[in-house]
Amino acid sequence: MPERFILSVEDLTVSFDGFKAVDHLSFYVEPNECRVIIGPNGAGKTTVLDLICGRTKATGGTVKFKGMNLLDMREDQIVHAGVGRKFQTPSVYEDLSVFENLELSYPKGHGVFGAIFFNQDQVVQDRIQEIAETIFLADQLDEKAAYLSHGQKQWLEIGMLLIQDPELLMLDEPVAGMSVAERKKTAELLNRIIQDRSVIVIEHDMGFVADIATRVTVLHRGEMLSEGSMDHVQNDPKVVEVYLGH
Ligand SMILES: Nc1ncnc2c1ncn2[C@@H]1O[C@H](COP(=O)(O)OP(=O)(O)OP(=O)(O)O)[C@@H](O)[C@H]1O
Repeated sequence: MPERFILSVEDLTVSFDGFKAVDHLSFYVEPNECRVIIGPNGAGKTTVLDLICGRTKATGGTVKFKGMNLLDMREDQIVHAGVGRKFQTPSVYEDLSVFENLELSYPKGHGVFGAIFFNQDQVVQDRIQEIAETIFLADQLDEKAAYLSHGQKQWLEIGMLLIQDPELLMLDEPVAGMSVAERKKTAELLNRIIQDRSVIVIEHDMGFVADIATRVTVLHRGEMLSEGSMDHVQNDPKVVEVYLGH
C-alpha cells in the first residue's frame, strides 16, 4: 500500500540533561502540504526541525521519510534523501552574485571549480533562470548577494534549497524581518512551492500562517497542544490560553 504521508514523526523525544525539549511528539505530513508549527518561545519548535534534519540526536521515537528512518541517518544523508532545511538567518555567499549562489547549490556542481564547468551547461542555466523567476530574483541574477535586501536574501536561500529539488523543505521563521510586501510575496512563493513538495514552517506571524498553512501544529513544552486547520487551532481554548491570548 502506498504511504499516505511523506513524513511520519512518532513518539519523537529528546532530553537535554533530563529536560524534555520534545516529548513523545507525533505528527504526519502529507505530500503537497504546508504544515506550520507554532507555539510559545521555548516550546521546542526549532528542536523538532533539528531532530528531523539530523542536527540533534533524538532520545527516542521514529521519523520516517519515504520509508527511511531519518534518525538512523547522518545530516548529509538526510539532505541527499531529499530534506532541505533553512535556518533563521540567511547564509548566502555575500561576495557572489545571485546566479553564482544558485549555481553553487546546483546538486552536481561540487565546489567552485565544478560549478565553472557547469556554467557551460544549458540545463543548469535554464534551471537557475527558472528558480530565479520563482524567487522573484530574475532581474537580479548578476547582482552581488551583499546588495540584496534582507527579504531577497531569504528568497535566495530558499532558491538555493529549491535548486536541489527537495521533497520536504523546512523553514525556520522565513519572514522574520521582512516588510509587509515581502511577506505577501513569500506567502505566494510558498503556495507555489507546495505544488511540487511538502513544506514545514515555524512561524509566529499569524497573518502569514493564515496565508500559507494547510494545517497547523501547536507545540507547548515539547508536546502537541493542538492540531488542525488554522480555524480549528485559533478557536481552541487551550491554544488561546497558552499562546494566542498573549
Ligand atoms: N542543545 C540544547 N541543549 C540544551 N537545551 C536545549 C538545546 N536545544 C534546545 N534546548 C532547550 O529546549 C527548549 C526548546 O527550545 P527551542 O529552540 O526548540 O524552542 P522554540 O520553540 O524553537 O523557541 P523560539 O520560538 O524561542 O525559537 C528550550 O528550553 C531550549 O533552551
